[in-house]
Amino acid sequence: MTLNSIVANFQTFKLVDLLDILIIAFLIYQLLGFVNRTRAGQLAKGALIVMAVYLVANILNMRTVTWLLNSLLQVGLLTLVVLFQPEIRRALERMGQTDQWAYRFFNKNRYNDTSLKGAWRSAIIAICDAAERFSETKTGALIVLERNTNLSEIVRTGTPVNSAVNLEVLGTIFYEGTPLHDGAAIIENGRIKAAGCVLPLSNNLDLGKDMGTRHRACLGIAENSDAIAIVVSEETGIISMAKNGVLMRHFDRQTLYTRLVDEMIPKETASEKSAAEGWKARGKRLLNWVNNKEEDEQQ
Ligand SMILES: Nc1ncnc2c1ncn2[C@@H]1O[C@H](COP(=O)(O)OP(=O)(O)OP(=O)(O)O)[C@@H](O)[C@H]1O
Repeated sequence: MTLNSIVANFQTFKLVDLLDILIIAFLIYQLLGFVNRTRAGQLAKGALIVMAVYLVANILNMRTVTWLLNSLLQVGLLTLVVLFQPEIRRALERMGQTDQWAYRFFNKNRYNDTSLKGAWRSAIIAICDAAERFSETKTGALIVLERNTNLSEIVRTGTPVNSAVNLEVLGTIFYEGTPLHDGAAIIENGRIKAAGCVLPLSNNLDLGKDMGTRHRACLGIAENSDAIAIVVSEETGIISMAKNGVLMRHFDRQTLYTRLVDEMIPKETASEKSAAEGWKARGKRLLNWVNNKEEDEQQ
């Protein structure tokens, strides 16, 4: 492409071309966000790897691999649509909800949102208090703390709650005999979003025989998302936590608190810290200047 043809292309560039580019950029942004957030995203990443292998095999003229992947890719698109059907349906549904659009644009990393620090801190205190109480009274409980993976599919399986997290509400939810005590409570942005939710069960064969479906559900959600899940055993009162497909056991109130704060409340980065300190120093200097000025005027 010569310089002249590039200049010629720019000369014919119209407003509608800009709109064209913006729409494609928006679609790619949404697609990347979708791949990043949802459980189906893991599958999409796998599909991308298969496509990359196919391209390399094609370039290197590897006939058997190319033939095999060719046959796979022919049905691949249809398979992806079938596999992602619930996600695609929900994504289309959400496109009609303008508040969700704004949310996506301004909240790239929801659990990392520093403005939610306070909400998460009080939620964690309440969760730890409740876990200790449940452990003492041998009350079964399952609590999921949402991070970046969107758990709205799971939330839909339960009953909406939308309440602040406190000991009383958690105690009521998991009180045996209430309709919501079966299933999991989902905490989103430091608030209880829903209760009585059904989680995917883990197939992990290493899970001890003493652990039944509550613990499998706890591990299952941690295998299928980046959420943190806490389970209190009705039989033994043991408090466990699952993260990234690993179940850790024997927490007490303090160790649970330390771990949850570590996982859920983002630490200030050095630049954020220095920026905050910079503003503090500037504020102090301004205050000193005002005080000095007042003293000068009085003299
Ligand atoms: N898929 C699921 N999602 C959420 N909760 C579930 C799911 N499956 C089971 N549960 C919860 O687990 C309870 C059954 O627990 P079960 O005794 O089988 O498990 P457990 O791991 O041995 O727990 P515990 O030690 O508390 O007895 C159900 O009453 C329900 O509340």
